[in-house]
Formats: sequence, structure tokens, C-alpha cells
Amino acid sequence: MSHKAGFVSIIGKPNAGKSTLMNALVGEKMSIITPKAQTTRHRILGMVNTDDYQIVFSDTPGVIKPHYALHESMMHQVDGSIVDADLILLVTDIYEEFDETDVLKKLEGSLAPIAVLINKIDQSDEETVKKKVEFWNEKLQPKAIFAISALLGHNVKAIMDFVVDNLPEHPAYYEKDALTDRNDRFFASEMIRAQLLKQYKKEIPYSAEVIVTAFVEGEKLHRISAEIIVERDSQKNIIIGQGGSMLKIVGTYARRDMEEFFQKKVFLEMFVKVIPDWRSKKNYLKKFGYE
Ligand SMILES: Nc1nc2c(ncn2[C@@H]2O[C@H](COP(=O)(O)OP(=O)(O)OP(=O)(O)O)[C@@H](O)[C@H]2O)c(=O)[nH]1
Repeated sequence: MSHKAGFVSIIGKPNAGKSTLMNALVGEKMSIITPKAQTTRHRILGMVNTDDYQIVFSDTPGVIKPHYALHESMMHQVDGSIVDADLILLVTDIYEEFDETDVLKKLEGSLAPIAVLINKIDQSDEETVKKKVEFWNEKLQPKAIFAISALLGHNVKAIMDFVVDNLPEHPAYYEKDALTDRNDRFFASEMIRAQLLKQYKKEIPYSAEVIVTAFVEGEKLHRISAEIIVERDSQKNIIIGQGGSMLKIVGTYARRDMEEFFQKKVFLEMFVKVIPDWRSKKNYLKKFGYE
């Protein structure tokens, strides 16, 4: 019997709802979601397997104009996922008036069919949705347009059906029990990064990276050590807070998320370290997993 498999890339501006959609499609909390733009820094694969097919979704960083080497790496990951794609899901936010020219420019080189997903329709009305559908039909003549709410799961099933219909015949690319290309260390560091995005304002979360330095799996308990890397001493002080109060909050929430994710008790310790201008330094970026 024939088997289908393919790469489906989720592309769009920051904050459009790409990670929310990815999680809704794969049914797991794979990508961290926060109200802040530029939450996602890596391309993350999420797989859906049945006997008949394997869909390999890629959640990607939001398309931005690069300001640091870090951003350049993020945009390379977007480009890579467009090159690999058998199918592209372009996510756009119904009410954000983003200029999407840069996203469209990236898509120009691709031959993969595109579906435009107009997201967050739960915050909109029929008339606005209709106008957006017309706009995208004219602009891109995509293979399909869906008006969706990734948050509420509205029309997510229709996207899945569309994806399966348009998947090429191909053997599986990964083991059929695989869910992602990322390991537990990665998810642990992402859960800490999500708390940095939630608990601190302005530049702090964007200046921070999280490295899991030890991950000891136990029968009853995982012991996890992590470093939070920032660019300046002043940022280190803010991260730690008065008498360690802020770091304690971050640790408490991150540990709670980890315990839910790993279904295990977690002992978490964190250290804050300064590496001046790490976002612009290629050697550190490489060390932190940005190619
Ligand atoms: N109302 C509403 N909010 C949504 C919907 N989808 C996503 N959001 C919210 O939009 C914000 C951004 O969502 P993400 O999924 O992190 O967006 P993203 O495109 O991955 O963002 P980047 O990582 O910056 O590229 C979060 O606060 C989500 O809860 C939706 O369908 N409706």
C-alpha cells in the first residue's frame, strides 16, 4: 500500500500564531507560546504519524529584519524550512497590519504549494474575514485559504485534511514513533525561556539564552541544571532580582511546567552568567545550537 510523507513548513510574521497552530496540529505542547513577538528562535519539527502517512511540521521563527547574528541564524532556519517544504502554511494574523512583503519575498523561490491561514478569527467578524480572504486570493493565488483560530482549534481539522491530501507519496523520513527532532534538554531550556519572556519586560528576554548544562534522569526525579546567559551585569541583576526573588519565580513556574511535560518530579537549579554581546558572536551562537 502507498505511504505518504512530507515536510510542511509553518511560516509567518512574529506573533501570528505559528507555534499555537503547530501545537494544535501535533496535539502536544512542543513550541513555547507567549504574547511577545520573536518567541520562537529555532526551527522545531513536530510529527504526526499514522499507518498511512507521516507529516513533518516545522515551526519556524517569525520573519524579521535581522539586527544581530542571532536573528540571521533565525532567518536561515526559516529559509531552510522553505527549501525543504513540500507544502507551506503561511500564517497571518487577521488584525495585525503587518507588512508581509518580507515573508512573501522569502516564499518567491519556492515551488511548494501554499495555503494561507488567516488566524485569530475569534477576534474578528465575518466582514473582515471576507475582505482578508479576497486580499490573499488576489495577492498570492494560494492553493487554499483557511480562516482559523489556532487558539480555539477552529478549522484545524480542515487544515489537517488539506495537508494529508497534498502530501507526496514517500516513505517515512523519521521513525514512526517519533514526535519531534528535539530532545528533553531542549524542551527544558525552552520552558525556562518561556518564563523569561513572561516575567521580564523589554530587552531582558531577548538578551537571554538558556543552556541546560546537566539533565540527570531519575526513576522518581529529574535533576536539571541550567545557565541563563545574558549580555550585561545589569541584566544579570534584573534576572536575579532582590535577594533572588525574581529568579525564584522563574524557577518555580519553569519547574511546574517541566513536571507537567515530563510527568516526573523535577529538581531545578539555575545560574545566571554574563557573556558580553553573545547575540552577535558567531562562536557562542554555534555553541548554543544556532547554525
Ligand atoms: N485570540 C487568538 N490569539 C491567538 C491565536 N493564535 C495565537 N494566539 C496568541 O497570539 C500570541 C502569539 O502566539 P504564538 O503561537 O507564540 O505566535 P508565533 O507566530 O509562534 O510567534 P513568534 O514566535 O514570535 O514567531 C499568543 O499570545 C497566542 O496565545 C488565535 O487563534 N486567537
